[in-house]
Amino acid sequence: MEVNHVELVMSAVDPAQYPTTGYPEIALVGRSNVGKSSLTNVLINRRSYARTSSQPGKTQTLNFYNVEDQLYFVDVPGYGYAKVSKSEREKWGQMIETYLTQRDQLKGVVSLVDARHAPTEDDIQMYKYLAYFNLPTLIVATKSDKIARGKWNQAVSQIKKAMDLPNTDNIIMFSAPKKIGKDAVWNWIEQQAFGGN
Ligand SMILES: Nc1nc2c(ncn2[C@@H]2O[C@H](COP(=O)(O)OP(=O)(O)OP(=O)(O)O)[C@@H](O)[C@H]2O)c(=O)[nH]1
Ligand SMILES: [Mg+2]
Repeated sequence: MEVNHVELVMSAVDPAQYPTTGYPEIALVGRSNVGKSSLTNVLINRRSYARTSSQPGKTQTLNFYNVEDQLYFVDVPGYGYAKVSKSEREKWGQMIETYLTQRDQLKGVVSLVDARHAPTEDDIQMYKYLAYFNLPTLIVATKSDKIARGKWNQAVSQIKKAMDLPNTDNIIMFSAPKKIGKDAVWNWIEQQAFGGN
């Protein structure tokens, strides 16, 4: 999709605040600092629309980005941020669970992992959770520019093994600064949002 118009329409914590326009939604999930906002910015051709930071846990609400009046990207606050209090973490968990399990417009989830390391327990749990709820999921391995090309196959195999995937079809190596993987991610998103039923 050629993107010209994007608008952050809502930072929601509660279903009553979700947009009511009915466009399909694609959620982005992953650990704090993995690169969700950076991926969003690449997909929408902006340098710094979605706020990126080196400070983990900065995004604390579900941020709905209206893309071309056709779909929403939903930037989900990162999991595995240990420094917030237990009650904050519980609130966070509930907010995300409500969204992921009860939102009809949600057509697919892009689950980000760090290409440099094996998926963490949190990454694996999140993947299993999405699979349990039958949510179509694309695994995007970010920061792939930080490892040598010769190690990419190994990184993909490691993810396939950790997530117990039947094949590597839904794993994409991605780099925000180099924009590698952008088209592949967009293809998957368009297929989920507009393809088929
Ligand atoms: N080299 C490299 N750095 C990246 C890439 N993606 C993100 N980063 C950097 O990683 C840091 C975190 O990126 P964000 O996009 O803010 O991460 P986030 O997942 O949105 O983080 P939270 O909102 O805190 O959960 C920033 O310093 C980014 O510049 C990438 O593909 N390659
Ligand atoms: Mg962010």
